[in-house]
Amino acid sequence: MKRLAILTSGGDCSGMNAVIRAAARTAIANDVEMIGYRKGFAGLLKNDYLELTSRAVSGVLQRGGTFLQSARSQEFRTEEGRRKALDNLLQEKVDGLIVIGGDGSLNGARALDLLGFPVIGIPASIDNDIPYTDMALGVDTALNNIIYAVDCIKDTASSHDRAFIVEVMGRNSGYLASTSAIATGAEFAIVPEVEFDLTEMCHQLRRRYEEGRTNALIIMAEGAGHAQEVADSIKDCAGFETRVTVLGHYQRGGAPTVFDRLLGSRFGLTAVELLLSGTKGVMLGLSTTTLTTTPLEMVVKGGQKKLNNELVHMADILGI
Ligand SMILES: Nc1ncnc2c1ncn2[C@@H]1O[C@H](COP(=O)(O)OP(=O)(O)O)[C@@H](O)[C@H]1O
Ligand SMILES: O=P(O)(O)OC[C@H]1O[C@](O)(COP(=O)(O)O)[C@@H](O)[C@@H]1O
Ligand SMILES: [Mg+2]
Repeated sequence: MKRLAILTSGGDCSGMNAVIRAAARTAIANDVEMIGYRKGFAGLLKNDYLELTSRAVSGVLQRGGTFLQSARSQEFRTEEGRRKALDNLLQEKVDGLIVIGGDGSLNGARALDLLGFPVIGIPASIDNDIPYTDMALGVDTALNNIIYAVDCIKDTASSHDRAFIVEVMGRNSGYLASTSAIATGAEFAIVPEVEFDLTEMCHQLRRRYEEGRTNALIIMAEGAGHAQEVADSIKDCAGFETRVTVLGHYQRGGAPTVFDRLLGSRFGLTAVELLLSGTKGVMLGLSTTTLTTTPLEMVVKGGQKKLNNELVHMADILGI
């Protein structure tokens, strides 16, 4: 192999730059050229790329987001688009591609794999909903961002008789909401995977209020409903004054944590070594402390990773 390529696709997350940097430097160490497509599959379709020299990837490790930028491409979802992408790769004499992204991007990687092109996928999504990896890239940084914000909110909550509803990301996934609820000592976590009873929650809040507890913290995943509606119901039935804070895209940015810098570097280095050794069509993953490979075919058929039972059990025991 003489020339490899890398791209970041779908929702960005912290740690993507660490992957790009480690992959480029591993390629260079093996006398292989590395190029980076801008804006994911959209850049691949436009043949928009830059040479990733050692210098081009210096100073990016500590930066959140992705310096190659990310995008969502409708054209790549079409068969014609994917053929064009393959033609561009072959025309530029690219021998292998690393795709960093969420569930959608890994489906895109699998589509190129089905066309016979050597691809390695790297799971990157703050939602931590990608199967066959304990942790996706960016999750740890997002969780740290959330607990920092929630700790600040708890300070002001404790100065008033208020219930705070903090909405965190997760269109279909309650991982961030349930994990951050445990880590911040919240009263409730509302997640898309588990049905919740608003009336029962209001009763419990009212009871706690009467017992002398003057504030409450509820963490809600964005996909589990409307935070303002929950706040209005609490105000009406539990009598608490309520405030809503939507953390939004703040959660996805910022300097990656040590965990994400190391995981990203390991993913980047290993992806290149795998391609150079002839492995293709797999997604890298993390199982406890060990890197694993799973065929992309299994990953895309695996569906959304389920919420960990231990996490749900712990939330129950701790009164969340
Ligand atoms: N089933 C699919 N087949 C081919 N390409 C796909 C498929 N699903 C997603 N993609 C490509 O991956 C891009 C990113 O996917 P998306 O779901 O938006 O983000 P994420 O990777 O963060 O989940 C899409 O814009 C599209 O170009
Ligand atoms: O960047 P956008 O389009 O606002 O996407 C927001 C979504 O992206 C995420 O941060 C990550 O989801 P994906 O990994 O599927 O991209 C979700 O939690 C959130 O709902
Ligand atoms: Mg997705």
